[in-house]
Amino acid sequence: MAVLGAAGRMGSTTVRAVESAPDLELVAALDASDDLAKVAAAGAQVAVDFTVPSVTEGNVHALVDAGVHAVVGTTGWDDAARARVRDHLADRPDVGVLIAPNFALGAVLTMAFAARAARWFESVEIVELHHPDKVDAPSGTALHTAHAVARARRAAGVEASPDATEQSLDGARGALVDDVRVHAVRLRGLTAHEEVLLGNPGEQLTIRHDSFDRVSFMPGVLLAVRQVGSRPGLTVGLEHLLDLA
Ligand SMILES: NC(=O)C1=CN([C@@H]2O[C@H](COP(=O)(O)OP(=O)(O)OC[C@H]3O[C@@H](n4cnc5c(N)ncnc54)[C@H](OP(=O)(O)O)[C@@H]3O)[C@@H](O)[C@H]2O)C=CC1
Ligand SMILES: O=C(O)C1=N[C@H](C(=O)O)C[C@H](O)C1
Repeated sequence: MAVLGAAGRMGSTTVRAVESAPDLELVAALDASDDLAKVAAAGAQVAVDFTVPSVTEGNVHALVDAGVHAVVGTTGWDDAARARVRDHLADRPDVGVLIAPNFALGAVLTMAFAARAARWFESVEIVELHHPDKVDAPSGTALHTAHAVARARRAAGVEASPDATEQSLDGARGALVDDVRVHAVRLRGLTAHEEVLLGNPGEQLTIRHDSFDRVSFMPGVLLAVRQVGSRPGLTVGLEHLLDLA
């Protein structure tokens, strides 16, 4: 297998995890200066992408063309980009692409629990907290969570969270994602954290997940690497591999 973004925080952690896995062999580790053709030339069957939002879609299209299955952790994907990959995969029905905004088991469970709880509360807001070297905001996980929560509330006929605020300063109430407020904190010392706050008269439920170390993502990454070849087409979210969708 191959790792794209191998010199980065997630890429280097993935390289170590693959090297420790007896059933996997790392044949290519690419950084920003490397030609993507190295992946197929090295005989990789699966490539993991932990690069940057500006290049990840192009990488996936090139991998699909080369017949290499892709496991993508890089964030920055929107509906249009995912649709382009889905269209492209129609020409390569043998290839699997899995895009997951978060590979940590606890984060995937947080999203599933939040979606399950969302219909029972009047108010819901999301706070994501990350290290300050992160280039995107809000996090891919917070976007995925907001959409899952909003879908669950719509399906149950629940109204948007009440909010009488007249904002005197732009951004004071965070970003509105699919009717759900999302707030992004960037703080030295943090790794990756998310809180889903659910409120009713007289009570609050907080669902919180903390990744203290990037090793937290590795069991999910390795699970995806092992399964992506038997899941042709596009899969979005690790929940589909964990029976949580
Ligand atoms: N799904 C999940 O569970 C997780 C997802 N992420 C996401 O993963 C992504 C990477 O995060 P992180 O590792 O912290 O970021 P880093 O900035 O540490 O790593 C990104 C790496 O990609 C390299 N790179 C840039 N362009 C290319 C290219 N064309 N080909 C190969 N490598 C390239 C960068 O090189 P250079 O610095 O030289 O430009 C850098 O080494 C982010 O989108 C983040 O949100 C992070 C954690 C968990
Ligand atoms: O950049 C990060 O660090 C992380 N990115 C992902 C995201 O944007 O959701 C996953 C995790 O939160 C760590």
